[in-house]
Amino acid sequence: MASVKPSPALNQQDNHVLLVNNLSWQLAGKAILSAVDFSLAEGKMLGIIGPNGAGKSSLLRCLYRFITPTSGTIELFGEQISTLSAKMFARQVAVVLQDTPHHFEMTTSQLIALGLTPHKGAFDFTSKRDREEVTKALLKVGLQDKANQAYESLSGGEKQRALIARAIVQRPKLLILDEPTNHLDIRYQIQTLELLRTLNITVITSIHDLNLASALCDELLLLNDGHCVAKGTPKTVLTEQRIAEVFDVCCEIKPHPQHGNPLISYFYGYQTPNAADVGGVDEHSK
Ligand SMILES: Nc1ncnc2c1ncn2[C@@H]1O[C@H](COP(=O)(O)OP(=O)(O)OP(=O)(O)O)[C@@H](O)[C@H]1O
Repeated sequence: MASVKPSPALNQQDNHVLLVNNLSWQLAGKAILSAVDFSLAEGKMLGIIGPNGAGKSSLLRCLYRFITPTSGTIELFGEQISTLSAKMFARQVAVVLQDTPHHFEMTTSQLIALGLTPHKGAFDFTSKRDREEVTKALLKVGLQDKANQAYESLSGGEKQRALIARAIVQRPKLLILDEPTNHLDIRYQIQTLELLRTLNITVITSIHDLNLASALCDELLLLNDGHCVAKGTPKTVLTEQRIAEVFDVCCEIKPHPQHGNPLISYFYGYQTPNAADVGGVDEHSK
């Protein structure tokens, strides 16, 4: 797959939060990520897209230091992330994952308050300001009624929103999310991504829904088989040909009537629009 020239927006070096250079990760001799390069400017929201197994989660795991890349560098505000202490890293980077450890004994508020930990000393008590931060975060994610409910008893979507609230109180400079819309109904998918945009935090998130990514991400990075196939604005990255090549799906792309970014309509049974026009689809059998 030929690589596409990155857009100037993603290439700018001046006010970047994150600079990833030639990042590769191999596992038992197999390349999972190969020479991934990108930078991310302050305040932008970058969507990592690509088919199953493309390497999206692996890339994010390198960024939040869960795995150590085989080669390449990751800079956060000009510093190699490998040189930062755990506390310094946690003050700057918050992570929201799909699978979280069980928190049987905690209420929703208590779980959210965990986000305050990187900013506190070992013997600090919970202050009035801390409680206000938690209340504000609960309101932001629409969980004010669930503050005292056991976290484990929340629905999948509510848990996801509680984890985002925990990240909000952490006051990170960079927020990394792995499939944050997975358990959410369409209203909360849109609301969650819109919320992330209002936080004034630089965000990097993996996301499967290309139309949601197109509507709500400033920039996209398309991975396939561990390689970066394209990066830039949704208009640059999302083309019919590229979606056919990478996802093996035929589609038609038009500007979205509201925001003008690509709106993708998929064709079923691998029918191209032309094939359907010339009789590829039997109208009476629908
Ligand atoms: N710890 C591991 N051990 C073995 N293989 C791994 C490991 N981590 C990742 N892989 C492999 O690396 C490839 C990329 O996986 P990754 O989870 O990063 O993809 P993804 O794009 O996030 O996929 P999905 O969309 O299905 O979540 C897959 O083939 C996966 O099986």
